[in-house]
Amino acid sequence: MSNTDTPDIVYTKVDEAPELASASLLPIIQRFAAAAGITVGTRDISLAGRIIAAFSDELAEDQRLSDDLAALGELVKTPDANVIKLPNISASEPQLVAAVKELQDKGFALPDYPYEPKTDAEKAVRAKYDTIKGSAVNPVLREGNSDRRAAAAVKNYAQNNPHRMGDWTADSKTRVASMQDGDFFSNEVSATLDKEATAKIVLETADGETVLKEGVTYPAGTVVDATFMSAAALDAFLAEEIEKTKDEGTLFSLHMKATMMKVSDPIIFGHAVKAWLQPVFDKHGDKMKELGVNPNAGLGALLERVKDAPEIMADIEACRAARPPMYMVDSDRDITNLHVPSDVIIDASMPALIRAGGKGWGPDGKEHDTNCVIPDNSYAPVYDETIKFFKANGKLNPATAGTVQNLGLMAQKAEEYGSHPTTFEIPQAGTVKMILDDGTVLHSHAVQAGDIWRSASARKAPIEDWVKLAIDRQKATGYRAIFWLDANRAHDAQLIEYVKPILQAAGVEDKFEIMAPREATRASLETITKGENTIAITGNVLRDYLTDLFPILELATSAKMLSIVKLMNGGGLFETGAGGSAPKHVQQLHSENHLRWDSLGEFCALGESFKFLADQKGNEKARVLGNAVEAATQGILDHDRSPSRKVGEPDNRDSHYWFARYWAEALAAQSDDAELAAEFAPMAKALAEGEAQITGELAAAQGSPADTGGYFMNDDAKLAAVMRPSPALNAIIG
Ligand SMILES: NC(=O)C1=CN([C@@H]2O[C@H](COP(=O)(O)OP(=O)(O)OC[C@H]3O[C@@H](n4cnc5c(N)ncnc54)[C@H](OP(=O)(O)O)[C@@H]3O)[C@@H](O)[C@H]2O)C=CC1
Ligand SMILES: O=C(O)CCC(=O)C(=O)O
Ligand SMILES: [Mg+2]
Repeated sequence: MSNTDTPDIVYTKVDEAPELASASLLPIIQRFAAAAGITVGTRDISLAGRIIAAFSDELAEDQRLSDDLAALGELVKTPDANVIKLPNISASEPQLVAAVKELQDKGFALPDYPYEPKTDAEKAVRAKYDTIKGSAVNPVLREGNSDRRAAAAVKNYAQNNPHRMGDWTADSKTRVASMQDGDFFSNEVSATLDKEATAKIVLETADGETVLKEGVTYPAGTVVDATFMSAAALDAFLAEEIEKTKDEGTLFSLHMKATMMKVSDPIIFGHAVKAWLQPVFDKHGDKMKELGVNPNAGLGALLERVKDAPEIMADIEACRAARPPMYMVDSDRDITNLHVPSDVIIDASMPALIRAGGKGWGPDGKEHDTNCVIPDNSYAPVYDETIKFFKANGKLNPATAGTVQNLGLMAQKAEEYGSHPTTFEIPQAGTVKMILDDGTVLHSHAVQAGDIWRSASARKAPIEDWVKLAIDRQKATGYRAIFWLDANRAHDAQLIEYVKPILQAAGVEDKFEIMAPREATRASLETITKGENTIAITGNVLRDYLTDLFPILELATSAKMLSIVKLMNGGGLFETGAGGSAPKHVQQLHSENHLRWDSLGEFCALGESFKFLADQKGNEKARVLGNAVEAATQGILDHDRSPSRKVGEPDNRDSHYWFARYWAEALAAQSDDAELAAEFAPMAKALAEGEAQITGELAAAQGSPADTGGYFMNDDAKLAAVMRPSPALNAIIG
């Protein structure tokens, strides 16, 4: 569609499983919305779409795409924004390279990804690709703070239908390991700027001064942090943990966020790959470099580079044999934790392991206790404390557990997740200084070559907005409300200076507690174990971690979360679920035509989006549609219409049929809008009468491989054929 007229509701075009699901769900949404004169249009923020948009100038006319992400970035700063945001790929280097390859094979004349750019032209190409890499979408769209919680119906369903949880025993050898010194946590310094400032970041060495970055501007009141991770301390820590894992007889695993922490964490990941194969790097380092090995890209890419060097391969085998067993991503295919930096992402991986009773999958295809290595100690205590809690108290009971809601400081690239332009791998020993335009040296650190230095910041307006949201939410619920802030951590101490006066001015200090992450974890687990509820008011990283951790324990998955971003300029951004884009689900669809993606997150977001439209534009028909979406979502839960995991059982497409049917039935039954009732009564009838035929046609589609015409870029017609296989349903929806 044309990008000049903004639809009433923007539904994002994304990647992988949620994009497959959209091929079935979006036509239903558009059909229902049209009945109320509401337009629902797409904007392409997929990895493939973003690559094509970035290189459009160099592509054939009919291949070009507009920069939808940039347009959405503008839209979310306006009161008109009403965006349903599905999860998209935050690409690691191997994923980006794979997407470029697929597009090249499809005839797009894209430049190869330059691993080691030398010429200016290569550097320019690399710079473009770097802007697409990692978490490049969410920070642009998140012009507001985050409010994530389970809708009451979803929580009730989970309590009435508790999922299976792995048993925790007191003698479990599973534990969390993190650095006790030399990490980001221990080196952090922080200050709040009393006036607007522009900063430069320089590295002073024996050879003179290098400017790492200049022209970084901050409004008055910004909290500016600086910290670094010592490469030497990291290497010593990793080597020691590999040895300890072997002694303890557990699996070695590394958990970080190479996608969102797109500059720092791939480097840390590379250190782990090197530590794992240290004897091989010691012996063959030069030859491996010659072969183009880049440890940051993972063991998978490394093996690809050295596969024709038998002496290196033999030494890798010998090294592996001497190492403890590794936690596996896919033991059948020999994909280890260290193969691809984006395969193990801490927010999803740690909760899954904890839900399983502290077990990870080993190379033998069996579950084992695991050493969970989380190098930086800023947030690792959350997982450490959770594990200790379950060892002492046994697993959580989802039938009786209360809930942990989250309010996260996220707007305007707050905190670590916005730190990429000011993160550097230090080339040479010296002093990094952050110098303001009036000459003040705000922060200074002595560093060694290889250290990872970064500065993160949080602006005043988002901080104030976050505290106000917390006050509103606490008032609305009466729940125990905890700011997860550590008075002994530099950054958190600055935030506490903001939080306390705002609470005081509102006369609500007695309604809030402030606790360091470890203590807050314990308090929250104690609260929900008693069946009571609590609000976790956190910074951006804990927002991300906790909105997977608690839902995965309470509801089995974070896919069912309601995830609202109240944009600071008045618009609404409705994220679907809190989890990822589920690459495993795509594999399953491609191999056996079964899609187990659960669209409950989309249903929840859709209801909110319609209701927001009603409030925003006084559109009462939108309210009727929104209320009916809620009834339909309830229907899906009450009648267990969510997708099953196994081929041959109802899948994502069946759940969409039921969603359409319950939605139409709710519209037909309501009396707020007679026109809508009259319009949807015949559809409700047709959907009910067609049940046997429709579910039969959907079932018949499953069981053999499905071709959607691509992975990163599907063929629209093929995708529609796969995802809309019921002629009877299509005839009703149109
Ligand atoms: N908001 C965003 O844009 C986000 C994007 N991502 C991106 O997603 C990709 C993969 O991330 P990763 O963290 O590994 O997570 P995954 O997408 O692999 O999700 C982890 C697991 O959670 C379950 N799951 C998540 N969502 C659903 C759903 N709607 N229905 C059913 N099950 C669900 C699946 O479990 P099972 O397989 O057992 O069914 C899945 O394997 C990365 O590119 C990452 O950057 C990640 C988080 C958020
Ligand atoms: O942007 C991303 O890469 C992932 C976002 C995420 O995990 C979250 O917000 O929960
Ligand atoms: Mg997350």
